Amino acid sequence: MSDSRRNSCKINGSNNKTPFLIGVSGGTASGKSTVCKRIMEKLGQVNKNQSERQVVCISQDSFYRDLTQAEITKAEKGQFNFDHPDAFNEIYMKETLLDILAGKIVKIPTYDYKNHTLRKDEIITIYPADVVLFEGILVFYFPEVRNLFHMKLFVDTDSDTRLARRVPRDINERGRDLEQVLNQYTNFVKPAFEEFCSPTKKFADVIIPRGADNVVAIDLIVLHIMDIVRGQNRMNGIQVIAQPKRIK
Ligand SMILES: Nc1ncnc2c1ncn2[C@@H]1O[C@H](COP(=O)(O)OP(=O)(O)O)[C@@H](O)[C@H]1O
Ligand SMILES: O=c1ccn([C@@H]2O[C@H](COP(=O)(O)O)[C@@H](O)[C@H]2O)c(=O)[nH]1
Repeated sequence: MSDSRRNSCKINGSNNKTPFLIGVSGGTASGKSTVCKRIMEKLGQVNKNQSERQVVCISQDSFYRDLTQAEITKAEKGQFNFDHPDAFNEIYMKETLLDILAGKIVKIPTYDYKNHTLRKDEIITIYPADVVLFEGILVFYFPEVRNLFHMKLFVDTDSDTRLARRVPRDINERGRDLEQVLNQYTNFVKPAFEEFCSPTKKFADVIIPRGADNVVAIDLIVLHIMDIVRGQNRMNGIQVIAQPKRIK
């Protein structure tokens, strides 16, 4: 995106903030959410409520499309492909990001992994912010979405580690059993990662090996975000909590 578009103000008369939009991709359980959390922590955002945050994080999972009853039945048996681009509502995703870039307040449903549905009764309100992180397995797949990001990060964690994290997470937090998790992983998650997610690594500006364990990479990214936001003269309360150690 050009600087003139990023700096443009008062689109639709809503707000003069055009946030710095960061895409964070990587395979399932690579640590995308954890990396975003670390970035927010280092930018001093965790103890603020949603309306006061200068840095906000949105999950691509909020943009899964509604399933038909037949598709829900398949999903309950681990037979629906949630890792294919067709599982997402690309238009809603793009329009929401454009609204965010225009400084509008947007309302986004949370995703219910147990029932494979969007929770329209549990809506997150995203207020205009300085920095918006958008994380998900296919955030760089759709060209019209990809081209909206000012910075693109790819969390590159080895596939054995990702599977070892996904199995307990899906069983403990997403209401699955072991057989279902392994079948879904073998039939859909792994092949779709290779076909749709992994090839988008080439679009990343920064590749983060080992995810949230890579403190050096996260600190450098945080400093870069600070530089950019400071350059825009829109530092409304962001301060770096942890500075990287200096090399002597
Ligand atoms: N560096 C790490 N070390 C150990 N566990 C981690 C690490 N990063 C993430 N996890 C765990 O792995 C699981 C998936 O991480 P998460 O950040 O949610 O990945 P993603 O958002 O890419 O799916 C979570 O249970 C999380 O607590
Ligand atoms: O109903 C659903 C929706 C999604 N999934 C799986 O979630 C991951 C994406 O989330 P990560 O946090 O990046 O792991 C994707 O691989 C889907 O397979 C699901 O199992 N059920």
